[in-house]
This record gives sequence, structure tokens and C-alpha cells, in this order.
Amino acid sequence: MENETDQKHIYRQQSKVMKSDRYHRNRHKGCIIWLTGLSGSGKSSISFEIERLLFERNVSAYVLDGDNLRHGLNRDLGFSADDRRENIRRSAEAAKLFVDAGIITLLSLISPYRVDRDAARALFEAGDFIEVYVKCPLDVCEQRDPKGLYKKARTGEIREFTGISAPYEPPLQPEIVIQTDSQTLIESAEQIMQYLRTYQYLQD
Ligand SMILES: Nc1ncnc2c1ncn2[C@@H]1O[C@H](COP(=O)(O)OS(=O)(=O)O)[C@@H](OP(=O)(O)O)[C@H]1O
Ligand SMILES: Nc1ncnc2c1ncn2[C@@H]1O[C@H](COP(=O)(O)OP(=O)(O)O)[C@@H](O)[C@H]1O
Repeated sequence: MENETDQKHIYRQQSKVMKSDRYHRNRHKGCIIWLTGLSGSGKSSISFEIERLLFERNVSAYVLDGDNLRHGLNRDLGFSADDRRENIRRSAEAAKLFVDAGIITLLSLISPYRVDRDAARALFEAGDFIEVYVKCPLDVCEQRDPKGLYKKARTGEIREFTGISAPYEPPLQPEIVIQTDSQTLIESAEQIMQYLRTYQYLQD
């Protein structure tokens, strides 16, 4: 690390507001719901649907969407394995700030490499990280092709496209698996809402 010496002189500052204080005030926990899956599997649709459902219940929730982050914070990054790793690292660090603030944070990123997702998980306390595998066969994603990207990947106009010319490693032990080729969007969102209620992320 180029600034290892400088890092030695940086100290963590402690908030006077405890995590439990926020939980009691907000009546819900802060956590990260990490949605991983192929392009077109349904990550964004599900995230924004849950954000709306939670908002209607007066729960603080916010979506950090991979596409949107790549317009700002991550605009300098492409799709090589190294750039994806940095994309995921920065996004996870940003999400951690939201979680510390007590917000239910939905992060939808293809995040194709297991090692990168595991590194993200390691940033969070046990129970604060909910990995959701948004599972959908490649041929169904390709048929949906909501942005016409698979077509471009097949002609070679887009290189290193996940599922076509770059790998996707499915999670081994995600907290939730959502099968979006056999469910409606509403059913998929409800599956995550049910998890939040069952494990008391929501108090009422
Ligand atoms: N080469 C390549 N591979 C995959 N995806 C591509 C590529 N080029 C552009 N896009 C568009 O970028 C979105 C994926 O960005 P992410 O930040 O989620 O990707 S990653 O987590 O860093 O792998 C992805 O969004 P979603 O379709 O919502 O998944 C695509 O719209
Ligand atoms: N159960 C489901 N959950 C989420 N999306 C679904 C589902 N069934 C069909 N879809 C459709 O699949 C597409 C998924 O696109 P999108 O949410 O942009 O995926 P991603 O963010 O993973 O690229 C949308 O057109 C959506 O309406």
C-alpha cells in the first residue's frame, strides 16, 4: 500500500449513537440486502419494488443500483475482473455507511465473483448482510434482454459480458434464493419481505 505510513496515523472516531438506539427509534434494523445475478435476472426490479414497499411502511430504505453507481462513484471502472472487484469494494463500502445510518440498503450488482462477494460480506457484522441470489436461466435472461445488451454481446459489440463472454459464479450459501423465471415480481419481492419479518429486521 503506497500510503501505509499515513494509515498508521488515522484513528477511528466513535459515534455516541449506538446501533441499538437507532433500532429502537426506527423500529427496524439497518442491513444490506445484496442482490446478485445475471443481467436481466430481476435485481433492479425487485430492489425498487422492495424499496417502495418499505417506504410505504415508513421504513428507511434505499437502493444502490449497479447501473446508477457506474454513472457516478464508479464511472471510471469497466468490466475486467479487476474493475469489477473495485466496483464491488467501493459499492460495499458505500453501502456500509448507509447500514451504519440504520437504513435497509438494497445493493443490486451482478457481482459475478464469489471471492468479491465474500470480501463484501466480511465488511459487515453477522446478520447485517443478506445475500440474495436472483436466479434465472441464462436463456430466459437473454430472451428478456430489457436493455438489448445480450444482442450486442452476441455480436461482439460488448465484450466480457457476464454469462456470454465472462463468468458468473452462483452463490453457494445465500440467505435467500429467488427463482424469477417461475415467479411474478410481486411474489419475488414478497419473499424478501417475509424474510425481513421472520428474522425481525422489521419490528412491526
Ligand atoms: N460487459 C458487461 N457485463 C455485464 N454487464 C454490463 C456489461 N457492460 C455493460 N453492462 C451493464 O452494466 C450493468 C452491470 O454493472 P454491475 O456494476 O452490476 O456489474 S459488476 O457487479 O461489476 O459485474 C448491467 O446491468 P444489469 O443488466 O442491471 O445487471 C448492464 O446493464
Ligand atoms: N419475478 C421477477 N422478478 C423480477 N423481474 C422479473 C420477474 N419476472 C419477470 N421479470 C422481468 O425481468 C426483467 C428484469 O430486468 P431487471 O430488473 O432490469 O434485471 P437486472 O437488474 O437483474 O438486470 C424486467 O423486465 C422484469 O419485469
